[in-house]
Amino acid sequence: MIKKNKQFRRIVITTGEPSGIGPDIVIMSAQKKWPVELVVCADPNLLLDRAQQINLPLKLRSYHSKKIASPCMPGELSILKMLLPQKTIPGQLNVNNNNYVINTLTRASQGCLNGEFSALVTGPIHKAILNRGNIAFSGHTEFLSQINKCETTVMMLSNRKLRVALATTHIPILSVPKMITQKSLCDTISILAQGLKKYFGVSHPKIYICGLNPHSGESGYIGQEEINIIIPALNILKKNINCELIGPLSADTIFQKKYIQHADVILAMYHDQGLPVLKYSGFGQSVNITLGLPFIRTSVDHGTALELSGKGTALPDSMIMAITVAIKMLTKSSL
Ligand SMILES: NC(=O)c1ccc[n+]([C@@H]2O[C@H](COP(=O)([O-])OP(=O)(O)OC[C@H]3O[C@@H](n4cnc5c(N)ncnc54)[C@H](O)[C@@H]3O)[C@@H](O)[C@H]2O)c1
Ligand SMILES: N[C@H](C(=O)O)[C@H](O)COP(=O)(O)O
Repeated sequence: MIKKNKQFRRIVITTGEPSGIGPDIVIMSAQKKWPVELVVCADPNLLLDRAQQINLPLKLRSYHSKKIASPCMPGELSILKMLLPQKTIPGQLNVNNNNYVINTLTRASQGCLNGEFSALVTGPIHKAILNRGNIAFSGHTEFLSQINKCETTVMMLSNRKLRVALATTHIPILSVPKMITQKSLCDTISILAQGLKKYFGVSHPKIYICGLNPHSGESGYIGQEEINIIIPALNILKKNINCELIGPLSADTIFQKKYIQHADVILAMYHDQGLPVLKYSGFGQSVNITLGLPFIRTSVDHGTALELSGKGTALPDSMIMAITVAIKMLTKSSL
């Protein structure tokens, strides 16, 4: 077991798909001073080449787990070396680099578990290229849950105006109704409430819950899931957890000011019920958080944007926010 450094923290960052904008936005985010050591698990040549392509200074210093953590200066990152099998061309996916992507994520996750790192921040991954190379991968959330043996985790995205969590994540729309059960909802809402208390200082979370069907099922005339699953799950939870649960409310009207201003989070039943609203209210200014893992994990709110890679035009705001929120979460959780 590696001793946790009490003075400065180390955050591990994965840059995700090497031909995407992940490396660019990490290098851009490193141009400012951070109160923690940022350790990037990546190929050093990928980062140095990309820094040159986007015309930014970058100095890499070797990461040593036994050295005392110290904050990186602007333009500097610590590097936990992983080698790419093939040189990356910005914007060009290469199935031969898939294992590299998975290995960086696995190594970073292990480092969080064993106490080397205080949090994991991830850059965007391209799900299709991994699957094309026969790696079943539907998202970081599912992958990290699986390798850390977590039965339930919760995806929550947050920006200055809104927090949205999801009852189901990356599954086909056809599978959504059968994946929402009383147990899955009870587990999801319990993790959500615990996460808000532990990391965000919300002592009595107010959680607004969407219905699944149009008009929340219209008293059972447009779908039965509200009556058979969502309402009974909320009734069980109301007796057992210390938080306020409001719903199910129609998803088409739940995102209005009078609810949002009181809600600590809105729970959507599926990906595209909640995330379009969240991203409309602040795409590029939001952070993706996984609750329920044995460590803090944050990420960007956007994808690989292959067409912007290596050009210097990708915006780093969401990556900066992901690092900032990880630091805030670890400060709160250790209070
Ligand atoms: N955190 C993640 O790992 C993550 C998140 C979302 C999507 N993805 C994956 O990324 C891949 C591409 O997805 P997509 O095309 O739907 O979404 P995308 O976010 O990559 O791109 C959508 C649009 O937003 C723009 N954009 C995205 N990030 C930007 C940034 N930082 N600065 C400026 N403009 C930006 C793009 O140019 C494009 O017009 C998919 O494989 C998807 O699954 C990964
Ligand atoms: N659902 C996320 C989004 O739309 O931003 C994204 O696909 C990333 O999810 P993971 O963190 O599970 O990779």
